[in-house]
Amino acid sequence: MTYFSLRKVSKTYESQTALHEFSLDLDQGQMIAVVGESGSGKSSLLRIAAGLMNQSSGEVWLGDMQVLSPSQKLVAGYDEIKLIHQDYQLSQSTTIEENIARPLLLFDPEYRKSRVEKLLRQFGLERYRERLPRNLSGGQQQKVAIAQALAVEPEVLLLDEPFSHLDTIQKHRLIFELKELLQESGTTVVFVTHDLDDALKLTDTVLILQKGKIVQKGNSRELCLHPKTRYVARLFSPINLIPDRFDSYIRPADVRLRTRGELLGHVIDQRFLVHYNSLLIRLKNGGEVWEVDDPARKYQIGDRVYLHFDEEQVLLLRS
Ligand SMILES: Nc1ncnc2c1ncn2[C@@H]1O[C@H](COP(=O)(O)OP(=O)(O)OP(=O)(O)O)[C@@H](O)[C@H]1O
Repeated sequence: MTYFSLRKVSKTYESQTALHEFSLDLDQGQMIAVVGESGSGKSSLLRIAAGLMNQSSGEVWLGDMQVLSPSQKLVAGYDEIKLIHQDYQLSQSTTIEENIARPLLLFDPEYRKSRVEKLLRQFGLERYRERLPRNLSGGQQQKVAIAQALAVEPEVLLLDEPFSHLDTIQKHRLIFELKELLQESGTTVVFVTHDLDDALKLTDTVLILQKGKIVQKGNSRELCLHPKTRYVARLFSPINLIPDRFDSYIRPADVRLRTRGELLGHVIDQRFLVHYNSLLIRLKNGGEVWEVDDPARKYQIGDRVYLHFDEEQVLLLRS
């Protein structure tokens, strides 16, 4: 049963359309990632979903409660719906423990204490409880911000690229820990990011946003095998334009390298990666540069190679 829904939500800034009739239905406890490049409307979407920004049209619902926009409500926002940004706003003059307890000041002190203890434990922050935020790493501070948002046990958590300040290892660890915690608490989550890899670490349900419109929705397999646009295809790997053919592309892993053939090129660069070497090959006719995987690590800069591919691997992408 649909629990959190956005119904034909649009947002226009002056003459610029940031979101166009965006609709989304989530079940309770469901997690979805919205992937889009910079300017595709992700932040506008989350601010409207949290009741923190006026939409131009459309509605947001949580169960049978309509989420009102700031122009319809005296105090904008809801305890049930929490938004976390990359710029965490922790109070720098109070301890980690006090920061997490801040949203609970009006709650029963016994409950407050037990809730804060639980969050400190769940996020592995117990030994930092007396420290000030500036004495923690970026990843630890982001954990505190998330723990603070979860203190009031929101029904819906909206994550706006909250991990982008962290290094890759820290980020993936935090996403993994958070996923477990959120699954356990049955929180409904919308995670917006420009990074498909981050998105897939949290959930396999992904929605692709381009210029304020949903261009595709699916799991990683569907999106990878049947991308609808060049942008969706490029989220998984580079794509190479096939010369003299219209809108036809091939992925680096789907190209085979031989010493004979028709499509000739020269290796101009080589990179060592975990499972293969990644080559840059300049095609002889037209000068197009292809990125190609070399799993046998056989080719060197300067080598002449012929490129082959199967017709069924060719992606036809018009936009
Ligand atoms: N206050 C504003 N006034 C005018 N235009 C705005 C305003 N806020 C956002 N926009 C425009 O609306 C579009 C969507 O912006 P939004 O911030 O929602 O995208 P985003 O996907 O979150 O981008 P980023 O990943 O760079 O934060 C962009 O083209 C942006 O320039």
